[in-house]
This record gives sequence, structure tokens and C-alpha cells, in this order.
Amino acid sequence: MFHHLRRSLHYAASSSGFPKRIGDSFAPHKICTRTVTLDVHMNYMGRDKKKQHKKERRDSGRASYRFVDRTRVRVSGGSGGNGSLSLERIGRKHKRRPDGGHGGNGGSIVIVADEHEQTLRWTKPHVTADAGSHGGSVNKNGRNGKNTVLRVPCGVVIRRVLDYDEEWDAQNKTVIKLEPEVDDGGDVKYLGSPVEGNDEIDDDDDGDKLKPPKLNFENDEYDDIMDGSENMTFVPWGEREKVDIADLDTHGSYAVVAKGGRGGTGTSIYTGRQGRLPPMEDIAVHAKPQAGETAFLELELKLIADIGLVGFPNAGKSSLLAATSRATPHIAPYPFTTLNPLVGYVEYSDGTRLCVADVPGLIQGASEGRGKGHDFLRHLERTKALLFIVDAAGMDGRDPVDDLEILVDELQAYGDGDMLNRRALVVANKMDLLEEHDREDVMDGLMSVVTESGIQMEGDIIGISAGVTGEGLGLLTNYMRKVVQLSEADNEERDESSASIL
Ligand SMILES: Nc1nc2c(ncn2[C@@H]2O[C@H](COP(=O)(O)OP(=O)(O)OP(=O)(O)O)[C@@H](O)[C@H]2O)c(=O)[nH]1
Ligand SMILES: [Mg+2]
Repeated sequence: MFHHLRRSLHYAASSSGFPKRIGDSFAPHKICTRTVTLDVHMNYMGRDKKKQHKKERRDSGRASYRFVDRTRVRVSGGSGGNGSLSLERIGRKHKRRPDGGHGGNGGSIVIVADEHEQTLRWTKPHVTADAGSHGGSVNKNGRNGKNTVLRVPCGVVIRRVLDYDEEWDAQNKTVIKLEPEVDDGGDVKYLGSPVEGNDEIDDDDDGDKLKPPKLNFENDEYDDIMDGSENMTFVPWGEREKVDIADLDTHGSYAVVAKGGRGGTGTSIYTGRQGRLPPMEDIAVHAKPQAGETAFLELELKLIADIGLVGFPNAGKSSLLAATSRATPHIAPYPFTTLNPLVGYVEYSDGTRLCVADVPGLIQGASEGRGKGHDFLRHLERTKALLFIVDAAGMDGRDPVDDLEILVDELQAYGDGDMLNRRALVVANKMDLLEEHDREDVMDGLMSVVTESGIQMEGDIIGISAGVTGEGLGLLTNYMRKVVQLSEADNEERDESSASIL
């Protein structure tokens, strides 16, 4: 059938002055043939249609990407290539000239902060870099393996989970690999395998290939093992010691998290040396490449925004972001409409712009983790200023003054308690629903909370209507810029004073 169609196309093409044969190098002819036959395929073959449909569905899902702000990944640098043991025969004599090339080095894994990235989006649990290729005869050195670059958003903290035989050297900021212990009997054992009577540890009984015990979390043995060994250092992933190895907070900052292995040395290193070659066994030892480093990492994103919105669910945070920036957050009259932090940019006529983070609503007990409080508060840690927003009309039967008190208490209780050591704005939203005299009461109530608590408020409390009339938004955006400028000046001053102390 298709053959038939192609032929008719062929005739059509030839009659219109196109080259005659299918597969001819003349481009228009090729294009014409391919597009038309593909269309026909789609009509007659359901499979292709299904494929396209699937692709469309996939693409439509991509538009609203999944926000991931915490992930675990295992990274391994590539191993080096073997050095070549080649010896070139010279003439007819039993003379050999070493001509083996060196192995290439393995690629490393590099994590780079990129301002165009929004989320920790790759999902591979184990990322590896290219291995170096082997050296060859005639002095051919192996190619170095390519580095694998992982792009992450700015504000990612990289934590390394220490393995059972690793230790953190805080002074040099490196991970040290511990040597296996050798006991009195000459047996080698790793620090992580002090479990006595576990036959699984050394099943081939050659003493030097001791592996850490495999812990089976599903059966009761695990508890027994943990009870019986006080000095045991082998602990499951989740409970192991973690160390911060990098904080990628600016665009372009990077960290090499797993180095590639060095390539093996080829025999060409002995070219031109006087005397006999060392024994082949020795050469072979040096020709062996190094394996790449492996590391278990935890990546955690802490948004870096100029202003963070702090408020109860339904206070109108997303409405404010939508009214002042080009961001399009979901807005709806039920709590926890926003489930993932979202960033928008407020633009000013002079070209400056502010990055504002809409963080999901906080509730009482958020500082203890209630309502995913820890996950949301984390994103406020690095903001330059805070914007407290309360629902002045109390639409959910809440009281704006109580709300502000609770928010302040929660921020105070979170982490080191330094959340409130930054400048802030206090905003009363939904003012369109209030009568004139009610407005004054609310403002007075909020003001008393501000004076009692430790909020470093800039200017007055601002009344707005983010979702309906838009009143007060112009004033608010001006205040937002001012508060960020003041906060930047504070930070510079602090940096200067700390530098002068040093
Ligand atoms: N009358 C009035 N309603 C508003 C105003 N601003 C927001 N709303 C309404 O309040 C409801 C909640 O608004 P959101 O912007 O989704 O609130 P949110 O703080 O982002 O809520 P979560 O995402 O659940 O934390 C929506 O139904 C809005 O239409 C306002 O100024 N006046
Ligand atoms: Mg919201």
C-alpha cells in the first residue's frame, strides 16, 4: 500500500520537475516524500498516533514542573583507564622498547549553581562520570573521561553522608578515608565491621576482603546486631553523620563532589631510561588505574529571595504575588492552595527588580514541624526581608491580631531564633471588606503586636486589597524596595565590621 503511495508520489514529483529517484540527494524531493508518507502512516497505524498523544500529555505536564527542594543522590567519578604494557620489538634482536601509552583520567562529578534552574529536577539515583580510556601501543595515551555537570538552582546546600570508613577533617574541609584496622592476628578489618559471629562478613575466609555487614532492616536481627555492639560505627544511611561540604549560593559557584580516578601509567614512561626495565609485575602495578570516588550526597534547596511572604493559609500571599509580579500562582478560597514555594519578580520602572518568594501558609506549631512547617520555614531563612501578611477581614473566623502574634512566635521559635533579626513589613490584606472604623481598630491592634514583639518593622502597617481593588499596592511595592535596600546596607555594614575585627 505504502509502496503504491510512494510510487504515486514519485510520479507526482517527477511530473512537477523534481528529481526522479527516491533517495535522490535533492532536498525538496526528500522532504516532500517523507512528510507525506508519515501522514499516511499516522492515519493507518494507531501506534504512531498513540505515541504522539503520549508525548503531548507528557509535554503538557512539563509546563507545571514538580518542585523538588530536597533530594539524595549517589555520585561516582569515572575510573581511570589502564596504562598500556606494550613493548615494541626492535629489528630481529630480542630487544624491546617500551611504548605503552598512559590511561586517561576518569571524569569528575561537578555540581554547579545556575540561576536559570528552579528545582532539583534530575531523578537519577546514581550519577556517574565517564571513565578514562585505556592507553595503547605506539605511545597512544588514553582520552580523559568527560566530567558530568549537574546544574542546580542557587541556594543549594550539599551535604555528604559519611560512609562507615570515612571521617570528616574539619580543619582542611576534606573527607579522610580511614585505613582498615589490622588486629593482632594479622587479620584486616574495616572499622565498620566489628560484629562478631557474623558469618556473612568474611565468607571466603581469606582475611583481607572483609566487607561491612549487610543489615537487613526487615527482620529482627538488625536490633540484635545494634544491641550487641557498642563500638559499632556502621549505621544506616539515614542515621549516619552528615557534613556540609558546599553551599552554592551564587550563580556559577560549583563543587567537585566526586573526583575521577587517575589513569594507569603506561610503559612509555621508561623510554630513554638507562639500564634494564623493572620486572613486568612492578610495571603492571603502576599500570592499574585508580577507581573514581563515590559519595552519598543530600542536596537541600533554600530559596534565595529578597522578600519572603509570611502568613497563615488564605491570607492572600499568592494574590499579592500575582498582583505585583508576572507570576501566576494558584489562588483559591481554601487553605494550602499553594503547596510548593514559588518565586516571582516585582519589576520597577527604573529597571530594578525584587525576587519575592510565596511560601505556603504557616500554622500554629510550624516551628515544630506542624503542617510541614520546617520545610516551608527553611525557604525563609535566607531572605533579606520578611513580609508579614494577615487577613484583616478574618474571613476564616480568625483574628488578624492573633494571627500576627502566632506568626511572630513561630518564627522566633524556629532554628537559632534569628529569623526576626531582619527587616520586615507588616501588611493587612482584604481591606476592601472592612468599614472605615474597623480598619482603624485592626491597624491599632496590629501595631501593638509589632511594638511588643521583636519585629524590625519599616514604616507603618500597610493596608491593601491584593485580590480585589488593588488599593495600597503601589505604596507597598515602594516600601518593599526600601526595606530590601536597607537590609542590604545592614549586611554590608555587618561584613565591614566583621572584616575589621579579623
Ligand atoms: N475580598 C478579598 N479577597 C481576597 C483578597 N486577596 C485574596 N483574596 C481571596 O482570598 C483567598 C485566598 O487567597 P490566596 O492568595 O490563595 O491565599 P494564600 O495566602 O496564597 O493561601 P494559601 O496558598 O492557601 O496559603 C482567595 O479566594 C482570594 O480570592 C482581597 O484583597 N480581598
Ligand atoms: Mg497561596
